[in-house]
Amino acid sequence: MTCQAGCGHRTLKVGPGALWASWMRCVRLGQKHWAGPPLLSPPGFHQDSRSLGTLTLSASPLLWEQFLVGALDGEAGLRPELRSILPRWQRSRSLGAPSTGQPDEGPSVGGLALVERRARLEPVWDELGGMLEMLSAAPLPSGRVALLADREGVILAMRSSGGDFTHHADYVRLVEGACWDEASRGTNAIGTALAESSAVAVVGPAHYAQRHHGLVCYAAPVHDPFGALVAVLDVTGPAGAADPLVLVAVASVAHAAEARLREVAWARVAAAARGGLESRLSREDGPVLVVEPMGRVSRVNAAARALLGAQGPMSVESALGVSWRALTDAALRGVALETRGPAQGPAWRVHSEAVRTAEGGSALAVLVRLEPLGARAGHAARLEPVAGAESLDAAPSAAPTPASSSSWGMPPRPEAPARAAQERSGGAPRSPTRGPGPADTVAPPEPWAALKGDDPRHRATLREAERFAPTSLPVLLLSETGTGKELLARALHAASAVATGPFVAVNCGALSPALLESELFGHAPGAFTGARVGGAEGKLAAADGGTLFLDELVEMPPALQVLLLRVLEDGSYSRVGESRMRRTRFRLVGATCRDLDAAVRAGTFRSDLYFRLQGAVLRLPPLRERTDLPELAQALLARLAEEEGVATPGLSAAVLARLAAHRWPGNVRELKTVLRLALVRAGGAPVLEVEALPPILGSVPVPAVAQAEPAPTPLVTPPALSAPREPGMSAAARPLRELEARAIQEALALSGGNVAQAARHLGIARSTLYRMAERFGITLPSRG
Ligand SMILES: Nc1ncnc2c1ncn2[C@@H]1O[C@H](COP(=O)(O)OP(=O)(O)OP(=O)(O)O)[C@@H](O)[C@H]1O
Repeated sequence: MTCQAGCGHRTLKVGPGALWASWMRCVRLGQKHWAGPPLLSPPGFHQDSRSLGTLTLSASPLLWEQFLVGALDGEAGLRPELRSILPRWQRSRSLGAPSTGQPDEGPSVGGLALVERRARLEPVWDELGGMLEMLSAAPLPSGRVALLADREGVILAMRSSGGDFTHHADYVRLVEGACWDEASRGTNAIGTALAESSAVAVVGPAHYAQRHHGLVCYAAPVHDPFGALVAVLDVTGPAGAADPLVLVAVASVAHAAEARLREVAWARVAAAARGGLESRLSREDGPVLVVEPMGRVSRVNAAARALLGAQGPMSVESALGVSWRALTDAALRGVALETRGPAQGPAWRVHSEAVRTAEGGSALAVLVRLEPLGARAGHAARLEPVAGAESLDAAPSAAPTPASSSSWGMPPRPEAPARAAQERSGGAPRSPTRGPGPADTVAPPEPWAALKGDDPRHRATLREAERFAPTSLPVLLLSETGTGKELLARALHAASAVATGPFVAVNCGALSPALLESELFGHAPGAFTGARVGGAEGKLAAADGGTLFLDELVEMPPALQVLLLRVLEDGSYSRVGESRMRRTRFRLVGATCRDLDAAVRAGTFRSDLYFRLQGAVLRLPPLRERTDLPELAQALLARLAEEEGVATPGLSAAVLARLAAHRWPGNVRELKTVLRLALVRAGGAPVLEVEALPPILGSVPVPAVAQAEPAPTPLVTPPALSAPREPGMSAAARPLRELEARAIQEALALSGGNVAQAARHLGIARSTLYRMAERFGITLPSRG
């Protein structure tokens, strides 16, 4: 790795200590900051070379004493040494900070609250931790500590380089959970960096509290891509070892952390990006450019060529006067830019959008649409050639070059899982150069295609899911039963970075607490009566390297919730009847059709687990609220007919009216069951008529009120499937239950008592079949 700041310094070691030493050497040689990976310039985003804008606060003990007795009040404008420090001390005093400092001063956060605060930084926690390691690797005999505090000044993590200073840090409460905002501690690097949103060093007696006069602290804020301050990185050591260059180092690490946050945010945008560039270019009426890293205009459509007079290689900066960084920023934030071009030419509104350069590919580009502003819109801008850039008309960049993909640094996740899913489903891989056509705009990319329907809310949820799929964030699916949660969980898995790993589903509501614990965590040989002789690994182990889908999560007993939380925290768990800790790492997708918020309020679901799971919350609409019932029914019918090996019948208008009038408490699952029965009853007729529908839909006249009735509150288990068969049960629900019970019995009869086959035939999970059979009082062969 080379310091790109120009000193020619070179190092091959990349451990935290080596990085620190190399960096400090570069800084000492007079360079403003390190520009080599991994500290700055994350893939796709070059750090600009602006100064790091730091502030160093220092003062003598005498000055501090004078301030304390009020001798400095009113003097700030007169004495230069007071200009920096006095306003900060005055601010601390107005905030009521104690000037002496006590060992137990200030609020302290512990336990779950600390876990929750850390979870807010989840997407970059690992990176920030790595940066802390590096910051703490100081070659000082006395040592120093590196800290990560959140936006309220609470220390979330601490790393020590060892040495005596660790004890001192403990003494002044530089410990996890302690709050170091200015109101609690007065002027200090963490609190002041937060208050002023800039990098600060506070040396010795410049600290407002006397207890901290033996410290030198360097802190720099970390902002998210939208400018919000999310964390502060800090290095603190003994005042005698003050070194101004450490502040430059800390500020630079904070910049690297910000870049990482941008990368994470960009990855989400990228996950949602579509390919189909050729068709996009030809479909757009207005001028469109494709800009690849680091600003190379790789393609233009006819309108852009005519308008801009584009003939050869060019950069977006020279063509539009917009930098690559500004363009990617705008794409990330979904905002439009306005520009007059490089030479105050015509005004344009520049819309930018992340796209893939090849369908299903991981290399990204920005699609730029130009909207003319003002009267001179037709005027052509001049495009300057760019040295070393490829010709616009050279080989198309549909297949990304290694250089372009690595320069963006996006892991090749989106394409690999999609291809894997395609292979699993037996589909042919898509051609990267597939021509334009309606499929480019409407067909959802694999593996989302299994989720049928064109309802806007349904599609919006899938789009959201697509964005989250490549991340490692947990996902929570909150929707009514039968809406497709498991299907969605499988799609998330197939589009994830762990798609080649296992997908393991566990229904937490289908097992007793004891069985669920052993099912999830596994058990040691002879752990309990009935335990397997050789023990069992459990689903957590089975899901290692893949996705664990916990259905009906809300049914998990509180004791298991605690254990699950721990697994999610650090991947460690132990089998039932065993003390040895094991490790597993999986992506969690949880689901429930019950009101999880209510369960948290009622105290049956732990709020810390709830918070930990809230990476992404996705809601699939209930069928009665979907606007695409006819298309969905036809798509499901086609799939069922294919399974049965018969031609797909059409749906008569009368049938569609019946379907529209039904309230569908069992959602898509119920619709599937109804269509499956109707298909059999129709006996091969080319069009399904109402006679083929089961009684609940076919023989009951459409009630006039059915359509006007307001939709019931979502996220409650529909009574038809969940409530016991009490006398008070609605009349409409009974026949459905009977219908389902009959369907189960028929499927079992057809499969000769084979539960797995019967479940497949019904299109439900085996565990669901067990659950439903139990509810209906149907005896099944033992689970064996
Ligand atoms: N959008 C959809 N397109 C095609 N089939 C669907 C869709 N949504 C659900 N299904 C089908 O409906 C049935 C139920 O789906 P799934 O098991 O995923 O629902 P669920 O919400 O997980 O149900 P539960 O909460 O009862 O476990 C399955 O047969 C599934 O294939």
